[in-house]
Amino acid sequence: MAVYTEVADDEMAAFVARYGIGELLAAKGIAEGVENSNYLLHTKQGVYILTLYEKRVKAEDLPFFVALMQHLADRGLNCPVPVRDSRGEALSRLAGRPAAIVTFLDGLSVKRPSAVHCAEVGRSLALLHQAGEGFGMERVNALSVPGWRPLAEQAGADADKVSPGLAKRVMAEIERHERSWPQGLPSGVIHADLFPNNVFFIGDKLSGLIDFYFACTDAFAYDLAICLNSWCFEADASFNLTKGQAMLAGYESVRPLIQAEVEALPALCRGSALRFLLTRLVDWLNVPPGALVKPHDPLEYDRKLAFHQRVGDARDYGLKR
Ligand SMILES: Nc1ncnc2c1ncn2[C@@H]1O[C@H](COP(=O)(O)OP(=O)(O)O)[C@@H](O)[C@H]1O
Ligand SMILES: N[C@@H](CCOP(=O)(O)O)C(=O)O
Repeated sequence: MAVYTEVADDEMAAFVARYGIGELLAAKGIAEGVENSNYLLHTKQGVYILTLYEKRVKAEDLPFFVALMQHLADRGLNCPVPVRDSRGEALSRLAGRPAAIVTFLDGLSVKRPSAVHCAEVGRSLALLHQAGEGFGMERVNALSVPGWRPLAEQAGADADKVSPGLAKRVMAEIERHERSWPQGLPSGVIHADLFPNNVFFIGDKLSGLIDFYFACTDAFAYDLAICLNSWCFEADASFNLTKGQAMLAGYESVRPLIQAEVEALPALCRGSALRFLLTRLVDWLNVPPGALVKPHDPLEYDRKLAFHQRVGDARDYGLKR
């Protein structure tokens, strides 16, 4: 359960009262998530999500996230919309943390995605990339190549306690990407964390996208690589080509990839596996005492990385050209 910051009942009620969303009836810590503290709010007017932003979210980035959700929602994407308080502000502070209330989205995330789900995600990812056009703000991806070495250094030799030889394996990967990371690809707003837990479905139809707190300005194909990693592998770390095909076809039904993106896909998949291996590794080694959180397994991404190391070209992910 990801609740790092507890909020006293009277403090919570006074906070919610400023938003004109009706009297607070109940506030429950949410069991999912690892990054921020999330509460489900029931008020006399409806259901909302309260987020208290924790360690990895920098306060100066919050205006970007809030404006982005509003921009995407205004363009028809079903994502949370920030609720404004009586002064018109979406961002505030609660229990010593930056905080915001956003609208609640209906739908369920899938634990075992099918090829149909993968196709839906591919299509929605491309729609998100298109909807981001014209967004006036930029945010550098803090978790792209320059951010990886500091994470590896933070883990240090303790990485080998998680898996023998991991520290050396990780450093070799970082050096490879520092030398030859794909440049000049089509870029814009990317979600950068569109894992199954951040996508809602009603039946087989994708109904909404949440958790824009890693969103940034980066290569669209890198976002696709993140999704191939998080949606198209089986529990035994084998890549499911049918799911890969479905995701890529779904994406290209909206936004066809250019040749440079096709050629870059293996490096982007390999790099994005490393990125999640690194953040998971650091989190695994640094669970805050008393925090109600279950850290994700870093070795899941070590196994995915091993697959990418054997890949020849984008056809190995299911691209049919
Ligand atoms: N706008 C929303 N509508 C419905 N449920 C939400 C919304 N935002 C978050 N949640 C719920 O809270 C959980 C954690 O949210 P998430 O943003 O993924 O947390 P974190 O960024 O801390 O990992 C989600 O899995 C979902 O169940
Ligand atoms: N998706 C990341 C962790 C971030 O968690 P989220 O709940 O904010 O999506 C991972 O799986 O490592």
